[in-house]
Amino acid sequence: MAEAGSETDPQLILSHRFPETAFAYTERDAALYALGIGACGRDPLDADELKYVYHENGQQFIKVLPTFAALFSLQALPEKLHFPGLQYDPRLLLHGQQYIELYKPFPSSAHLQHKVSLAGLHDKGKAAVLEVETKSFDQASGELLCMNRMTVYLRGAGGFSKSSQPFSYSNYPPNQVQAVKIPKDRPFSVFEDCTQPSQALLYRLSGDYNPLHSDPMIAKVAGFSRPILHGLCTLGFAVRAVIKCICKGDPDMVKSISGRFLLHVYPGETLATEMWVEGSRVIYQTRVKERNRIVLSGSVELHRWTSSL
Ligand SMILES: CCCCCCC[C@@H](O)CC(=O)SCCNC(=O)CCNC(=O)[C@H](O)C(C)(C)COP(=O)(O)OP(=O)(O)OC[C@H]1O[C@@H](n2cnc3c(N)ncnc32)[C@H](O)[C@@H]1OP(=O)(O)O
Repeated sequence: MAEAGSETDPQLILSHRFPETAFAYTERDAALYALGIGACGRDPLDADELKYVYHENGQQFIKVLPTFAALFSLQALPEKLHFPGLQYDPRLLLHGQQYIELYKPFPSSAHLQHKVSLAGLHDKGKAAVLEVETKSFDQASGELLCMNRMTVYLRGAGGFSKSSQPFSYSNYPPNQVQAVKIPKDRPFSVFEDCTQPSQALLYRLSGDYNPLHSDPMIAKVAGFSRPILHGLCTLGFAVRAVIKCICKGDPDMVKSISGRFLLHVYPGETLATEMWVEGSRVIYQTRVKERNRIVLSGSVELHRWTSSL
């Protein structure tokens, strides 16, 4: 039997070129996504959040949450992440990190064009780490709406090189960022939200059908006692907390988002997001209350200075 990672060929992987893909979304997709990340879950009349799912007070369009952008990094890829030169077991794949830059607030419906490239490949010995960059353009205007950097952690797929140097095209942000440094002082704000036992089953309808989140047998093979929550769903809960507590409910204040998934979440667990404000940057970490474990940490850059807080 071949050793793990021994058939992996970094040069072949990095020479892979993705076709451009077209994608359209409607208000229904944006509203379904908002429900999938818990919007209005505590209170269906929540004035801060109703706008994500319903045209309030004669408002013409619903508001699209900034983390909706993260869905584009999956839409732009084929269902199975497969490249010539890459050997891995898809059941052992975990989402490692997500970085999103937003250039404009999203319209409530749009036709998009996605351009995808491989931004980096790292050999971590026990795992391979792959960074995939997606730029999403509005088809009508040609404007760049957002950029995603998705990091996938491929357990068992490392050990293909002798060097610890990353294989990558560019060092432009935030190539394999380290976990953010959490301030020692008390958080400015803490927001608690319960995920529902059915949270992953609802969230998957936004387009991530990975059976790790729905199939008990696949979850067991992957090393979990039951299906786990999508990393991007947890990120959605955390950024929603930042918008609520720091941005006074205004999603258009969000300029960029980074998050590193530190531990899995089981649907039904309570997420407590702790936030610290440093100028225009919000540092956050999300804890699963029942297990008292940090599952996600990162930062959110805001457009407006927040010194008035
Ligand atoms: C079409 C296909 C696209 C698919 C996209 C996504 C599909 C989704 O459906 C999948 C999901 O949503 S999975 C759910 C969300 N993710 C998770 O739950 C993972 C949580 N994190 C973990 O379990 C561990 O941190 C774990 C396991 C990630 C790492 O833990 P360890 O193995 O203990 O790692 P450690 O020894 O601490 O570090 C080894 C090296 O790896 C780097 N690293 C650690 N955590 C990382 C992370 N989260 N992201 C990226 N890199 C990470 C470390 O820096 C270290 O590198 P170095 O040795 O160079 O310092």
